[in-house]
Amino acid sequence: MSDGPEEGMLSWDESVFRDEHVFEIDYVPETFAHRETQLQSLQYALRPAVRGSRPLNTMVRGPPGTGKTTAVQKLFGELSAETDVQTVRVNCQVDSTRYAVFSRVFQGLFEYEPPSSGISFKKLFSQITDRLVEEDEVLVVALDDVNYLFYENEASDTLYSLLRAHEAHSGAKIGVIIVSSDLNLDVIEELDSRVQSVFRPEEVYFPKYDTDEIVDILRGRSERGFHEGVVGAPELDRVAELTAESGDLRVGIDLLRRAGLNAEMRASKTISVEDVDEAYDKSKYVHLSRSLRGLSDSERALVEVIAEHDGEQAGVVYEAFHDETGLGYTRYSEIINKLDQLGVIEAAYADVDGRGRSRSLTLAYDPDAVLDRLN
Ligand SMILES: Nc1ncnc2c1ncn2[C@@H]1O[C@H](COP(=O)(O)OP(=O)(O)OP(=O)(O)O)[C@@H](O)[C@H]1O
Repeated sequence: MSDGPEEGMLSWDESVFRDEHVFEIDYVPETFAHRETQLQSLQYALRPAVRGSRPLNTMVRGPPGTGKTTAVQKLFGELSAETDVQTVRVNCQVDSTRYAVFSRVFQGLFEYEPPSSGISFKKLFSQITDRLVEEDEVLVVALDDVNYLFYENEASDTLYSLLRAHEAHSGAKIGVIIVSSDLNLDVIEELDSRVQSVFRPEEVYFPKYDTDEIVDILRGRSERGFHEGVVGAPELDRVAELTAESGDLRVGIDLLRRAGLNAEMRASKTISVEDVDEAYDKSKYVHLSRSLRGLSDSERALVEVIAEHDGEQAGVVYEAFHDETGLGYTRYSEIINKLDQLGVIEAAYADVDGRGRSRSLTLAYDPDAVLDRLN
């Protein structure tokens, strides 16, 4: 009799994973199927830049986790490797003011941060445009998750500066790709008229993947990430079925990783449907986790207060928020609107007996799940 592990069981030095990194959020996949038309439209818009002209501005829209960021990363990667076009992708969840966006652009171009002592916006802007003119470079800026600039009322100023750069400094060629996953946000409608008159973007839409496409994409991911035979067809189908509920591919990728960890916990060499179902209790919240991660301290404080007063009137919540943070009603309302637009809370008007209509605030998720992820 051998002392090794039982048939089908993992030994200490074995893993179901060939490469766990394949399931991490910043992983750029080698193969990017089912997005041919979207990639073609983006290439068409970018092509003038390769010839030294200003590219067409583009608006990319579609629900979360449908490959928008990945498409931009792929094309920017190709442009950097094969052409002189300068590309900078700004994550507006992190850089949500005009100044922060331009700091990021500066950093992308010069490969060092602008002086932290704080230079004026004007100075920052002219250093960028001077550089483009001197080096005769074309710049493409992707404002990823641009919806965050709208929540902070910074979208019009930011876009205006980018779009008018060639007027402020003749010869500066900048093209803009804006990416939004907030389908309730009418991007063009929400911009100031001065921006609307200069911003007529090409539109590229990224629809949700259907179940067959999800299976296909996740099979590719599994083959890279897991050893052979770890995930079978029924398990993959289950992952795809659960992913299709939201259509966010991130759910599926997170499910695969967690299901793999669950299998390892049982010391099993293969993932079972139960491993997948159990993983879903956590993976279904990937979107929530992502939304919460981008919030400031006062925004998080308000989410916490709402979780503790789930379903109560806006006035009651305000009192508790004010006691906690000392912040006033204006800031409170701004944050409520942002959380509502992000889909973290639902603000509904309800009749209060005898006192007319008032707003009640409810979390869009289980309060315990929210509190867990805040802490
Ligand atoms: N066609 C595809 N093939 C392989 N992987 C994909 C594909 N589409 C998306 N993914 C993967 O799904 C995840 C989410 O994709 P991505 O971040 O590009 O979505 P998104 O539309 O930009 O989402 P959001 O709007 O929430 O920012 C990434 O890990 C990405 O690698």
